Amino acid sequence: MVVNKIKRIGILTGGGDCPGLNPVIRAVTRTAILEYGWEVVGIRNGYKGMYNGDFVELTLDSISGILHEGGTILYSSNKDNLFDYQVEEDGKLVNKDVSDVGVENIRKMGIDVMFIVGGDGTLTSARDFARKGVKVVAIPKTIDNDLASTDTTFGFSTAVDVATEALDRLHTTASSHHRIMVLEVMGRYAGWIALHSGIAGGADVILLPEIPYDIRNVARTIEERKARGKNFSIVVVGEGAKEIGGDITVREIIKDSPDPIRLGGIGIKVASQLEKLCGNETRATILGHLQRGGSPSSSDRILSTRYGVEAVKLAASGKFGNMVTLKGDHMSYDSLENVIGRKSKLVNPNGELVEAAKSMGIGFGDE
Ligand SMILES: Nc1ncnc2c1ncn2[C@@H]1O[C@H](COP(=O)(O)OP(=O)(O)OP(=O)(O)O)[C@@H](O)[C@H]1O
Ligand SMILES: O=P(O)(O)OC[C@H]1O[C@](O)(CO)[C@@H](O)[C@@H]1O
Ligand SMILES: [Mg+2]
Repeated sequence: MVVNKIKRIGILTGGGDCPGLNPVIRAVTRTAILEYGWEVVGIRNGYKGMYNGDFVELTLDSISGILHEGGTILYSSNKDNLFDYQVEEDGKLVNKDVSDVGVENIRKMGIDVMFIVGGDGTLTSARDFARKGVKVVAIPKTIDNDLASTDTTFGFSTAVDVATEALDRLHTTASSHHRIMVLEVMGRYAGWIALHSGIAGGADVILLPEIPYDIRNVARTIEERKARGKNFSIVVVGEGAKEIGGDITVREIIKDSPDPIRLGGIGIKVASQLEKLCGNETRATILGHLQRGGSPSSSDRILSTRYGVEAVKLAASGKFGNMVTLKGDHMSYDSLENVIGRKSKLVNPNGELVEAAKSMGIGFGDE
């Protein structure tokens, strides 16, 4: 019944891009057209395009060949919050709620349901549009894997693969020069990428935002390796890691971003401390946006396809105001109110994966 009421859907991607966005756009578009006969409109540049009316018709032809492509054909933005948007009034820049303009633009385009793909920020706006009566279905994305309500977000597996390959490469050069190599990875306040890549890449020490460290403990782990004849070490640092009693390392503040703090620099700090304490030459590598660019892994292509198909089915059954989720191996959904109301999903310092790593002799700098 509900299905018949939907003729046209819109889709936008918001926040930092991540591998898997194009497969999601493809899955939503194909399922909407092939299974339900709906028309699909892409909204470009996240919420900015909703405000400017930057729309593009998506067809089977126009989304062909994007499954393996990184980035998003619809572009993205981590600014442009329409509920607090900078506009010029009487020659002055002022912040205003212009969300009604966005709602009116999608109404004029005949869009019945909005598919919104993003992280916590994008989905906060998605919830706010749902509160205004827009029919919304949300799809979670972030390499950080920190969104509550869902087990895994797409983009995460690719980021872990990239970080793991970086660790493999750092291993050989570390060994040749008897050096300590420090790799700083992304993740904001969550250590998922650091923990997973650290285990997959055979790191000797993993420093996570969730487990504050003492640099002397890190140095001791490295010295113990030396005593066993291993005169090189690999340390993975999540960008949000901090010393016991210390603060996160902020690289810059981006004033017009709703989430203005950009982390970075902790890897260099840890490397210089370890050089002094251990005496080995030490180098730091900041992996940065390499983790976000490029082709999605096969598992991310599958996950984003599942999310996209499920999101369309959710809309077809009239379940608006929800985000599709992965629970175990099952696709499900949770209300945007719940998702946004919850705290970020962080690594459990006493969880099975951290304990397993510790059993393998990996140091976390806490003991
Ligand atoms: N508190 C908020 N309320 C309403 N909308 C927001 C809020 N924070 C962010 N947004 C909107 O969401 C967009 C993206 O936000 P953000 O940069 O946090 O990315 P994200 O979707 O959380 O993804 P990620 O953090 O993984 O990059 C912003 O451009 C803005 O339009
Ligand atoms: O794209 P920007 O503004 O450099 O943001 C980088 C941040 O976004 C993320 O890539 C995704 O949230 C984080 O891992 C990182 O801290
Ligand atoms: Mg965010």
